[in-house]
Amino acid sequence: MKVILNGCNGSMGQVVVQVIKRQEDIEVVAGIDRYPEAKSNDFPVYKSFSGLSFRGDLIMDFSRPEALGDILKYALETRTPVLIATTGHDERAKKSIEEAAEMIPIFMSSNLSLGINLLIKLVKQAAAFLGDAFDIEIIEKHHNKKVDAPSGTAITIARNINEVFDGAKEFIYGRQSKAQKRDSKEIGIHAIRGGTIVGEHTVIFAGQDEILEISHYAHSREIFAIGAIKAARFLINQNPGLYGMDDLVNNI
Ligand SMILES: NC(=O)C1=CN([C@@H]2O[C@H](COP(=O)(O)OP(=O)(O)OC[C@H]3O[C@@H](n4cnc5c(N)ncnc54)[C@H](OP(=O)(O)O)[C@@H]3O)[C@@H](O)[C@H]2O)C=CC1
Ligand SMILES: O=C(O)C1=N[C@H](C(=O)O)C[C@H](O)C1
Repeated sequence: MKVILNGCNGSMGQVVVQVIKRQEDIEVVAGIDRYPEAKSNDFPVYKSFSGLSFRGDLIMDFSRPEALGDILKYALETRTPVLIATTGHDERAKKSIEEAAEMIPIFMSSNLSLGINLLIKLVKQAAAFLGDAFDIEIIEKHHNKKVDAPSGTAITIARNINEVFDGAKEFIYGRQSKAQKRDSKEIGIHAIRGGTIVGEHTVIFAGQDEILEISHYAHSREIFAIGAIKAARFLINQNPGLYGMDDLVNNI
């Protein structure tokens, strides 16, 4: 499988390059990044998709939400499947992804690790079991180079918990501006940034005299790269549509 890697010079991009080198059935044939010369790669790197004179089997994106327009334009023109791992997209961007997925296969996941996807299932079960009697707060911790906050994963976790409550919960991002008591319909979401923390997510269920915490700790970026490769292998065999980790987990 020939991969075009958008954001190839970033922290994740460089780990993906190394992990792909260990695979036999997949290679990076081109990269796109803002500063193509910033890293030494053994494939050509371009400033934009317009520099590409050949096609790949799949576009993998670990970059910034601002890149989305160019990615979808190229992907739709060339009918290339896209794996979107970048986080921080707004609602408009998500709509354009849904529209593009009517024409090409797109896989989107804010967290490609296996553990977080089990955590999501566990916290939904906990939320259904504990109901409104327990307050729910999510804390995420990441490295000091992360641009978006809160993490895409924290938002995904909150949305999944909210499904259990039929959308009745309200997301509260930090509490500085809220000089009032906590309402039971809130899900608090809090972001910590520091050092080289790869990625940690904890969901706290705080009840009367008891607390349940469910946590996931990413100890390396390789877990995301491995997930991306599994998702890529899955995606290239799909019809147009929007796919996510649930589709992948059901296929392995
Ligand atoms: N889904 C998942 O499992 C995971 C998702 N992520 C997400 O992946 C994204 C990248 O993370 P990370 O590698 O740590 O971030 P980095 O900032 O280290 O890397 C991003 C790279 O993309 C480049 N870039 C910026 N804008 C564009 C653009 N328009 N087109 C092409 N490249 C661009 C950056 O260049 P420059 O530095 O010059 O701006 C940089 O080289 C984030 O959104 C992060 O949340 C991360 C880990 C796992
Ligand atoms: O930026 C990161 O590093 C990560 N971003 C993703 C997110 O925003 O959820 C996933 C992972 O936690 C690492």
